[in-house]
Amino acid sequence: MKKSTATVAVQIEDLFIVKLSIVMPFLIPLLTKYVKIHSFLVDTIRTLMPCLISNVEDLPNVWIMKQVGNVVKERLRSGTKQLDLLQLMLDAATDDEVKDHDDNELMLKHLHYTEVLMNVFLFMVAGFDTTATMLAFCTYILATKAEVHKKLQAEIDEHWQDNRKELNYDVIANMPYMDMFLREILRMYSFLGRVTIRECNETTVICGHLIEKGTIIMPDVHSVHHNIDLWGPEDVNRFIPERHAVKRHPAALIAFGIGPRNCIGMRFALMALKMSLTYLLHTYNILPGEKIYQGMTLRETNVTEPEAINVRLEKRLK
Ligand code: HEM
Repeated sequence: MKKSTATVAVQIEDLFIVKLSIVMPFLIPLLTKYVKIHSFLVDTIRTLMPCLISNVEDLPNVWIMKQVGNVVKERLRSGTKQLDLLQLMLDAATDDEVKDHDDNELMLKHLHYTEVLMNVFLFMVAGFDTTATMLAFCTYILATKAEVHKKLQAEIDEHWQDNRKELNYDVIANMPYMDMFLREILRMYSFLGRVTIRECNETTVICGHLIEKGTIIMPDVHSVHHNIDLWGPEDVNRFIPERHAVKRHPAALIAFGIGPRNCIGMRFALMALKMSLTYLLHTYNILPGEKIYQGMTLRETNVTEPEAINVRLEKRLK
């Protein structure tokens, strides 16, 4: 019988082995060894007998990793030095075995090339889906809530007028309604609720619950963002940007995580979103497209995202 060579699109976090490592983190070193050996065997078989395993290439994550590898290789081959994060990591990288050091200086010098690769990959995965999904929710709200659309556009127009198209960082960072609008999007649609994970380093009791040292904990971000005590008195299920004008608990909005290991790309993401929305709303009105409400069916991938946001762009008359 002929074997099918149909492509498969597998999400890494859907793999049984990944789920297992989340519930039993002590198995991670063992599972990592298993994955390495498995990948080595698959790679070898694919090289020797490509007809047997032709679909491995098509896993999206494998494909992206390869592209990342090529970028890093090309940078190393060309020998050119650029002023960016990749260069900083490559300057600190080595081919040596990675060892644990007490000495911070030595540790800095010991970033392995594979770690550089994984970091570039992480930045791509963490940065792209998240910002794109948030922009999708923004356009949904703008298309369906005329009042919000009007207020945001008015603020953008005012800044555009004053600054004669020189929309630099300082101008964009000084739009209070834009800030409240984006915060409300982050509150309403907790689209990245499963990544703020911590290990409890001291046995403690919280609200009567005993949490043992070593327990893995993950906040229920959606519930925090919809808690009436934190976000009332207005209905927490309604989109009201103005609620952010009131000072809230510092941990009431945790869309970018919390503490020293919160999202490293937060400022970059907010700036990219503000820039995109400013240019978009300066040039177009965003109107609801056909079946816009049906498209809001949410699905879980790396993020919680809508199936599709159908909007119409209408060129503004100036
Ligand atoms: C709206 C967009 C984004 C949201 C909502 C978001 C959210 C998050 C969250 C919740 C975490 C976990 C933080 C924690 O555990 O406390 C995180 C981590 C991270 N994010 Fe973002 N992120 C966004 C955009 C970006 C962008 C644009 C980049 C890179 C350019 C980025 C890079 C990262 C990285 C590298 C981490 C891991 C940080 C660490 O482990 O120290 N993110 N992000």
